[in-house]
Amino acid sequence: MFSVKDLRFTYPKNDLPTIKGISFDIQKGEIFGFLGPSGAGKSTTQKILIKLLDRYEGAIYYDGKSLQELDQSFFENIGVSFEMPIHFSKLTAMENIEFFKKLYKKNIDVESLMKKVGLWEDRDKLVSEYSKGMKIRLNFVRAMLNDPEMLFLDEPTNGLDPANAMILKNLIKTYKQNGGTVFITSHIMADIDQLCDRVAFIVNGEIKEIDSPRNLKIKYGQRTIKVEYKEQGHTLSQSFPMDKIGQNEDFVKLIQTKDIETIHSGETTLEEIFIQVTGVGLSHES
Ligand SMILES: Nc1ncnc2c1ncn2[C@@H]1O[C@H](COP(=O)(O)OP(=O)(O)OP(=O)(O)O)[C@@H](O)[C@H]1O
Repeated sequence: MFSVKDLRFTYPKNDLPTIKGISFDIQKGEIFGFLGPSGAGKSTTQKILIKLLDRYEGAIYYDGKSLQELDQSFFENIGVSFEMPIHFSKLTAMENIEFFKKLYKKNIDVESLMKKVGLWEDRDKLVSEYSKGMKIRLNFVRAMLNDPEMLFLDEPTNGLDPANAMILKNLIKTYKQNGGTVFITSHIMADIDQLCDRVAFIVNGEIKEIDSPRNLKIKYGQRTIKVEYKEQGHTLSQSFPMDKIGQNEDFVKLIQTKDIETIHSGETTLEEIFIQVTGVGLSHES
């Protein structure tokens, strides 16, 4: 869907580049996560991909065509949801939707989506009366209005309660199952883990890793097996190397003779990988 080759970008007023030669592909039908610490260049890259910023160096192809040569029809094909929802607060949710719908040739079934995100009952309320979570959900509906073939989502679940975050994640998964492609940024690693087929880690304008969450967990995890067992009323644990585990006599003896409570492989989390790859802890802003 997207092919980005050696992308470089410097903001006009800056001396140093913000994006320093990054390359990646986004396959049609995949959910691609773009992760990195604050200021790494995620939003800048996203703005370039949605043609808000030009004057970049390198090459970007969308569906085989150079991004620079695409005309306004490109915007018919994409949906964008920025982190800070922008709506007309003196209009109702439905009036907002009617306004934005008119910008596109193609439209989705708004009633169905508004029901799915739990806003249908409140559709005639002024947006100024909406909670932060309601505005975020309305923002997602807006991004979907033109039935886009590709979605750009910036922190889509930030500020949502767990139930609404789950609804949104399920909608994103359904969108993918129906053939949609997603570029997503988030600081919530559990959401990224649940949603993304592949993730890229960007640090200081450079990509440090690109792979599936599963492969990254194998790469960065320890190849160990940890066994917890009960002995004389206490829980004890022992770790073994995963390689040739079946031939490890100590391991075999332990599981044959002890009262086993848990057995876990030494898998790491995406959060730990983020810290390891970027060298920066995750900030959990609101
Ligand atoms: N309009 C601008 N003019 C000059 N520099 C900018 C501009 N916008 C962003 N930058 C700089 O570019 C760098 C990357 O910013 P960007 O917003 O892409 O980071 P980010 O990874 O999206 O961060 P966050 O997670 O905080 O949203 C930062 O150093 C930022 O200060």
